[in-house]
Amino acid sequence: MLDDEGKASVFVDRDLVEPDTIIDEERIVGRDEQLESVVSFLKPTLQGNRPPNMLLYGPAGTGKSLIIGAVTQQIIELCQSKGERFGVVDINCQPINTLDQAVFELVQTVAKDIGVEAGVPETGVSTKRKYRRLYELINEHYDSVIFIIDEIDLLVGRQASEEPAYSKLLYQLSRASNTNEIEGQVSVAALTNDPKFMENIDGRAESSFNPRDIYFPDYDANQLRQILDNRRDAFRDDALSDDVLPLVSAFAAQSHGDARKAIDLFRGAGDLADECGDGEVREEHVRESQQEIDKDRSLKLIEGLTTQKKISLYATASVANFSSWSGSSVPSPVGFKVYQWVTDEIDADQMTRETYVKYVKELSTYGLISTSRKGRGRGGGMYMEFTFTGDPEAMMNRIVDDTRLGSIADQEALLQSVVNAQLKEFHS
Ligand SMILES: Nc1ncnc2c1ncn2[C@@H]1O[C@H](COP(=O)(O)OP(=O)(O)OP(=O)(O)O)[C@@H](O)[C@H]1O
Repeated sequence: MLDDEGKASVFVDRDLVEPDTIIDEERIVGRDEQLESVVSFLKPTLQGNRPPNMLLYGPAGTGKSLIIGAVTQQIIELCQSKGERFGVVDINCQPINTLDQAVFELVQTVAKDIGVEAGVPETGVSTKRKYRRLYELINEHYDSVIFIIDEIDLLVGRQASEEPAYSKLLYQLSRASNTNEIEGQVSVAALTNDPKFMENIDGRAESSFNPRDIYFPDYDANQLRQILDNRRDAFRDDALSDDVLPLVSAFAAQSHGDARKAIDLFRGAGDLADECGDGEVREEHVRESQQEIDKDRSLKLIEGLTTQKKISLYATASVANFSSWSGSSVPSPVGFKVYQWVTDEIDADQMTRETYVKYVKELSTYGLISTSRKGRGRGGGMYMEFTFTGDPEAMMNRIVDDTRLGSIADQEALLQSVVNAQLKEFHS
């Protein structure tokens, strides 16, 4: 196996360590009980009966998608051999905000599976019409269907006061066969990390969804090691040095038994070995890859912050990034002045200095920065000093990607001079 430049890759089957690949049953570790439950719940489909709805819950990376995916795949094949059409309609709610978008996503997923046009536009028509199109496609092309709604708890909808969007969706889908909107058998499987998910469901949705629960616990270090061991044939026979597998499982066990993290790290270490043209995966590749993953995680956290927190972080990071003073620590009075300048420039609300400091201090709980209290000398009072643990420029770039701070990024030279003027004033 050669890469783009003709060098030998450490991988022979990289797909095996891709997170979304549905692996064969013999590679699945420690999930016998869950497999058995899902199989027994879905068996009625094969006899033309209605299977129950299901709630698969447990921490991230514990095999929920894998198990439901593996079983439904088998059912598709068994149905095909009998000339029946079993539809698996699988969506992930993470990027979806509203009920309307979720229904559109379901339409698109079905249309893609059967190879036709969605037949409704994304905007400009009612959610009801999208439901109608969904049912129409399903009735035309499938004899029975399962909806798999991953990360269901994230489908909250826009208005906090209303019934959550996930509750409405579960209500509609789980009663679609009772109301004859879908002619064949329908089952809904909701996947969530939240053990209290059912507590927030509306009463009528709860009674029509009424799921059978399947719990997915964390993996221990041995299971993680076995999961990786079962995929070592993703790599060339001689491409893994002995310490790699134990080290990857040890790192993953520290991340609360998440198999996805273990597999990501395994693949990441291999990619790094390939990038370096090393021909073998070694301990240093694992360690470096783990550092990259940690860095990515903190950047992801930033995406979830409110606009005001992003502006506070952006102003603070710009001081650390553009400072021509020795060290890159940020005195809070300077950070606040720059924050005021930025809010003026983009015409955003301006918080008080206390709120600004509170927001930035909060970021230390995510490990993005560290804080310490400093004195300004006799009679000068106290202030906070912020120090970044990661690269402040990478944080700035991540923030401008998705907020209106973009216009500030075009004025980098000006921002730089504001930062240094404020630092000069502070230090004088
Ligand atoms: N028991 C297992 N044996 C082998 N591989 C596993 C096992 N459990 C999970 N994996 C692998 O770990 C990765 C994550 O698993 P999966 O997506 O099923 O987790 P999940 O519980 O659905 O997570 P999330 O809640 O984050 O969606 C996948 O690549 C999957 O193949």
